Amino acid sequence: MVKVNCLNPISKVGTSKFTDNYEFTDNFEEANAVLVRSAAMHDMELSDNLLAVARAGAGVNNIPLDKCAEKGVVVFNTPGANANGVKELVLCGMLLASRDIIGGNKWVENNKEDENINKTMEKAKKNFAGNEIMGKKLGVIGLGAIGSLIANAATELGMEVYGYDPFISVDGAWRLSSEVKHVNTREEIYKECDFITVHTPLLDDTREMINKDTIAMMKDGVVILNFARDLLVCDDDMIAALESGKVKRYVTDFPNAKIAKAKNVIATPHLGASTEESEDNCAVMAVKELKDFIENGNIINSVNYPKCDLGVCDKVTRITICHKNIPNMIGQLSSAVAAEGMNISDMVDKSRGDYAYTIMDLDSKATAELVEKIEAIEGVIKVRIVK
Ligand SMILES: NC(=O)C1=CN([C@@H]2O[C@H](COP(=O)(O)OP(=O)(O)OC[C@H]3O[C@@H](n4cnc5c(N)ncnc54)[C@H](O)[C@@H]3O)[C@@H](O)[C@H]2O)C=CC1
Ligand SMILES: O=C(O)CCC(=O)C(=O)O
Repeated sequence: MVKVNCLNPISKVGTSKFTDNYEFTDNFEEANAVLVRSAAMHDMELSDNLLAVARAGAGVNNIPLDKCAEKGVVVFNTPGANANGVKELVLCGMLLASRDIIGGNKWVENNKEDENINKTMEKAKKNFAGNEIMGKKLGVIGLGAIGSLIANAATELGMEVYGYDPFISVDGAWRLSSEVKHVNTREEIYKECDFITVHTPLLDDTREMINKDTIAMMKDGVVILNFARDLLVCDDDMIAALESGKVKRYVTDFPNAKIAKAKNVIATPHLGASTEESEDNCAVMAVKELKDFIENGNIINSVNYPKCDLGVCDKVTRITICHKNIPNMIGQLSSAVAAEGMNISDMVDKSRGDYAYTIMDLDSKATAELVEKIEAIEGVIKVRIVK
């Protein structure tokens, strides 16, 4: 029985796809597979039972990727599965920042007992007037699943869109509307745009990319949207820019104690992916990835091990090996199999950074001796008999 632990509530549309060979446990220590959304895993002890973690979502900064790789724990995410949910909230954020919809709505709430509200509102409404987004320049930093959807949608709304992503994937580039102006530096976006939205992962390179120096390059009255991660923006510098009016509005899905109190902030409590559709999509994809890994040893959409897929095993045995990406590993693995008098009928070995992964199909049943021999090879992290 494969034990699955959910560190956050996960949509039943996904979890119902586990078959009778799987059972849920509340005990993280005994779990073979973990499903997680935003729960912080950095301080959690990883037990030897753990084979895989699936993040039902995109961002993986809550998961210790290297610590997992070092223990042979494969971490997955669900690329694109919640992108439309975030896109819609970002478009909403742009509209909320352009016109004082929130102020107007509060006014109606405060005046709801006024019998003549339909008349008094005609005088009050001038306080909530704003601008249209059509014709304005939008800069999108990060043109992945979310950024590219926003860029394309904004062109449809009549915005002039600038996109920046030095690592854009081939698929990402194909997805992008030809209306989006591709720029080669963030500075071009900072200098040119009326709205700037960030959609990169939180990495060393992107941490606090919005700070006093980059804000200084921007137009007066710029609107900044952050539906990616809190630490992409320097809070103190943002608060100063909001105070001075340099930044007209900061729309963020990641308020903290400082930002929630700041002037001209429009904040939501990390709601980007909180739609039924996104939650279902992420859960279904995460469960599919976990099942394919547990049942076939295949790795699709991992963020700490390479993509490695040998389909469904139709041979006698399949074993998988998580190992360090060092010389002569394949030679040593095949020698260990040959020394047991066994034949490899199919094999794939892929690497990613410091780690690598091998799937081997054998014509005869894997033995405990074979597993021991492979485990004894320097650089081997985890050996698993899948079938
Ligand atoms: N508010 C919410 O609920 C959600 C927030 N997110 C956040 O949004 C981020 C992006 O999500 P997706 O678009 O699905 O991820 P993605 O992986 O499809 O796209 C990220 C893009 O950022 C680009 N990138 C990386 N470093 C960059 C840099 N230095 N400058 C410019 N571009 C860079 C990559 O090349 C990639 O195209 C996630 O990492 C996560 O932090 C994601 C989903 C929901
Ligand atoms: O699961 C969630 O609600 C958070 C989504 C998110 O931030 C992500 O996918 O990166």
